[in-house]
Amino acid sequence: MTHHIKTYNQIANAGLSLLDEQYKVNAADADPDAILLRSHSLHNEPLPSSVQAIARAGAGTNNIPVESFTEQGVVVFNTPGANANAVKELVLSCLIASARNLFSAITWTNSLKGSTNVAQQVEANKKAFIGNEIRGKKLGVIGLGNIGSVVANDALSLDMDVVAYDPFVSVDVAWMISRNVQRVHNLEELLATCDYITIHVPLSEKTTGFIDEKAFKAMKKGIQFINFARGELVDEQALEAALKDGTVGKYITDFPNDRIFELENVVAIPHLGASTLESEENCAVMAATQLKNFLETGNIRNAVNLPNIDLPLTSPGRLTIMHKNVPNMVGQISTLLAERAFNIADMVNRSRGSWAYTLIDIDNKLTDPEAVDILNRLQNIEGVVRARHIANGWHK
Ligand SMILES: NC(=O)c1ccc[n+]([C@@H]2O[C@H](COP(=O)([O-])OP(=O)(O)OC[C@H]3O[C@@H](n4cnc5c(N)ncnc54)[C@H](O)[C@@H]3O)[C@@H](O)[C@H]2O)c1
Ligand SMILES: O=C(O)[C@H](O)COP(=O)(O)O
Repeated sequence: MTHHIKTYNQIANAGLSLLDEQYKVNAADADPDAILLRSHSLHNEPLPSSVQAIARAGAGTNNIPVESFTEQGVVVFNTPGANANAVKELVLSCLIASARNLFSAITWTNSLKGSTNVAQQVEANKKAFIGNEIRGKKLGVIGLGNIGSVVANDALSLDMDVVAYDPFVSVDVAWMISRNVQRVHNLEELLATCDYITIHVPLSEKTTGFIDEKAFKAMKKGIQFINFARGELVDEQALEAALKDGTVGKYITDFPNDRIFELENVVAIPHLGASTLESEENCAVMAATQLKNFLETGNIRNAVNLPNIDLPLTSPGRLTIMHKNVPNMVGQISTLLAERAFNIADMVNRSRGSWAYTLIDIDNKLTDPEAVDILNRLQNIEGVVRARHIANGWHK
């Protein structure tokens, strides 16, 4: 069976090359089974009904309307942690570069091009760029996930005091965090005491404008704020006011736009957080592997809308059913299978929030018409948004 994949953005070859002879990538004449992308926005784009899965080679999925695609039976994957080191290294470099006024100092030095006595001018004017050391300064990390946690740990090894705020920190991350990272349970406590703040939370309806006027008002004067998460987490009007009144001494952002770019004391980086060869490869390999696993076996790892599920495919065939998490779903599905005299060899049902996913391995080798018939019946159950049949090509 050939799976058709549509890609957007530059996806590293290390990932694309995993899509072997069973796959066709960007075939013009075929409906895609899945989409592999980075930051391309799928909001306001029609989604072909053939698409069963979307893999985001990266962390943020705010470019994908996850809720409405879930209603259409689409599994959405991302690649947690695959680009965390790349972002961490850039955040730490910006922290130091900002403390030492490197951005403005280099801009000034470049302005000397074509003039004479450059060496003398440098020595005469360098006092304008005296900086600070970060040792002993306080860094606030908002969001202790894959990126925030490694930023926090490594900032400690640069002798900074580190405080962090994340009311939803995961158990896995909690194990990795140094006990010297001081956790605060109140964002204002972090805002009021830090010299530097870096934010690493996902953009969602809940976090849009998260750093608002009230948050800026709580900050220490002259704070340096680093945003490698998403521009929309910060209320632009409030930011503009905070830059003008000196609350924010410097705003370093990976997400410049027309308005922000014009403001004084903004350092604008062209969304380079994850742009290293290593990170692009990690993300592409992880995304392609997860997509392949899902298309070939129905198993799920690192979806943002469905639970992980891993059942080895050993029977002649498998039915995968994505459905609402409501009572008696498994009962209705197994009744349907019993009516067609299908024998269930194995079965897993898992839920996540209001959605659930059921894998049923059957002992029967289905003909194409039998498969179409059972899929139609399953999809007619209220609350089922997609059913698939996977024939096990390896089964003897
Ligand atoms: N600039 C880049 O190139 C780049 C690269 C990777 C990720 N990102 C952005 O950074 C974000 C974080 O990435 P990650 O890999 O660390 O994600 P992650 O999912 O591992 O971590 C996010 C953390 O934020 C926490 N969080 C959620 N809501 C919060 C809130 N209201 N207050 C405090 N904490 C909250 C979560 O509990 C979680 O621990 C991504 O969603 C993406 O938008 C940007
Ligand atoms: O969320 C992410 O992973 C980053 O913003 C990286 O985006 P990119 O893949 O477009 O570089």
